[in-house]
Amino acid sequence: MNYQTLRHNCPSWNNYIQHEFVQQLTAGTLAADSFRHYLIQDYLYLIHYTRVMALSVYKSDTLAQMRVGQSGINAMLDLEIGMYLDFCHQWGIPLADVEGAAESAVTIAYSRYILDAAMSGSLAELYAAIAPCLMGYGEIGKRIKDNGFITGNPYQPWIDVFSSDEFQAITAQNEAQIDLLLADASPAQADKFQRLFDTAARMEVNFWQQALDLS
Ligand SMILES: Cc1ncc(C[n+]2csc(CCO)c2C)c(N)n1
Repeated sequence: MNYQTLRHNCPSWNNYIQHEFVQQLTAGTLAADSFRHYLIQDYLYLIHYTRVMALSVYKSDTLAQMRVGQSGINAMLDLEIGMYLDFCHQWGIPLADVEGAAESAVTIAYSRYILDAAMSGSLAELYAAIAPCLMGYGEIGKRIKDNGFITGNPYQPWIDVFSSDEFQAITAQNEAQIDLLLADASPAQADKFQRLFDTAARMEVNFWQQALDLS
């Protein structure tokens, strides 16, 4: 089993990567309130994602695996979450509103799903569950870049992050890490990995959709 197999067999992958939210963001036509809704919910999601990274250290068998988790935690706490707070500021959302926002049902479902996979499963299961999250945004950024940026897109700063060479390099490292962990899966384990991956990808679709629906 490897990442490309998971991705290839996932029924909702294209809907995740090419979701209407992503298309409107790429075209610069996305409603500002949808983007704000996304930013707030993603900030809340990323806090739980950081907890999953912490569990990845706990579930590690080797120091090398622990260090991957450690650098994931550092990236979240030192960069990613701050970046989302900066975006919120730029889009006129007061900090108190971000921090005090209620988690939506979709955010709760997705974040607690990956937390449960992290708590109850192996390190490989944990990575299968977060692989759509880890890998999908890199693919989205690459697609947007390959198709050519439009001028004057208010969402370009977000697109720049995920289409950057740095982020593409991180995505490639993540794929190698996932492939190492999934390599020796039995058929039963491979089924479990695919189920975790497919569910998480389905939740990513719901995550975009909730921003369009403001739900
Ligand atoms: C719902 C949702 N899914 C995926 C990501 C992307 N993402 C979250 S953490 C992480 C790893 C650190 O770079 C990445 C790529 C997101 N922000 N929100």
